[in-house]
Amino acid sequence: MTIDIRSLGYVRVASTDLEQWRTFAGKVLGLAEVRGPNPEHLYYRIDEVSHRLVVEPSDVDQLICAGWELADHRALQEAREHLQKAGVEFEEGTVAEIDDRRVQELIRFRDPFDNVFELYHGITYEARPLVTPYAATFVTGDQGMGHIVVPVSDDVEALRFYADVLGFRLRDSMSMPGEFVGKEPGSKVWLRFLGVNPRHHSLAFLPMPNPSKCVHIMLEVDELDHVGRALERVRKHQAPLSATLGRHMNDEMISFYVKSPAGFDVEFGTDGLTVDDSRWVARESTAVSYWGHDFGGGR
Ligand SMILES: Cc1ccc(O)c(O)c1CC[C@@H]1C(=O)CC[C@]2(C)C(=O)CC[C@@H]12
Ligand SMILES: [Fe+2]
Repeated sequence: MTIDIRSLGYVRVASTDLEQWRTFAGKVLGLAEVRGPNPEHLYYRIDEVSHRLVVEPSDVDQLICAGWELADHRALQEAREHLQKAGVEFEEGTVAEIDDRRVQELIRFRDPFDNVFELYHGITYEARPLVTPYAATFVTGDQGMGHIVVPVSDDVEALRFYADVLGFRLRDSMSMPGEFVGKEPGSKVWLRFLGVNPRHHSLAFLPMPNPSKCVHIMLEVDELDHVGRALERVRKHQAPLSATLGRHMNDEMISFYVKSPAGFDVEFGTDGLTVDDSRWVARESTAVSYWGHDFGGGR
């Protein structure tokens, strides 16, 4: 028995400057700003779900939490029992939190590294068809919102927690030299890529602390032209490019990375690999990318 997480559902971000996020999310990424329950928050739609990205005013710029979708009340009830048995403390969402997220029910807990996760079911979806500002279609559905990469301080404990406690399935591993993250020369640290649906990975972790509490989130569009157009908007708005266009080895995604106002990156890509659990075997990739992805920003 484990938790039956179906997909990455939403991401919430704290911001000291909502106008900066409005430009970044709307004009650079091309997400559709919509009205939501709280007039102080920014809400963004990328599909039929009422909102996937929420930006809250704050005195810090960082990730607040990632929301993971479960099938229904029974699945959430089983998750509560499972977390309790595993010794993971959780809290119930308040009425105000449930209203703001437009879900039926939610619980919140922290991983061993203080990353905040929510589990929910019953999110609302809209009748009105979505037209995003630059007419991009985002790849969601069974594959969820995209993926998130979180910072951890212990890659062994992280894999135990996400795979054995939360039920994520290991899809790929990649090692990095330990000195890259301040460990002794000659040692290895592991990046792990885990999935819960056909998307190659919905969650990955990097064993390196990050003040924005997130390494990146990834959003996928259905056509390469939308990635190219987004890259042009990055230049137009002089948003800081963190990595040039490239194709990843493990999920074969063509993407670039741009720094968000929260300090973490947004990976914007297309053509990601989908996997079938009855046939997939976990692998170890030997490079970040087949080509491109210069994390020097191409300068
Ligand atoms: C290696 C890889 C495969 C698939 C992905 O979707 C993906 O984001 C990555 C890159 C992960 C990672 C990162 O995001 C931050 C900067 C990192 C640590 C590097 O410098 C190499 C790998 C990079
Ligand atoms: Fe990624």
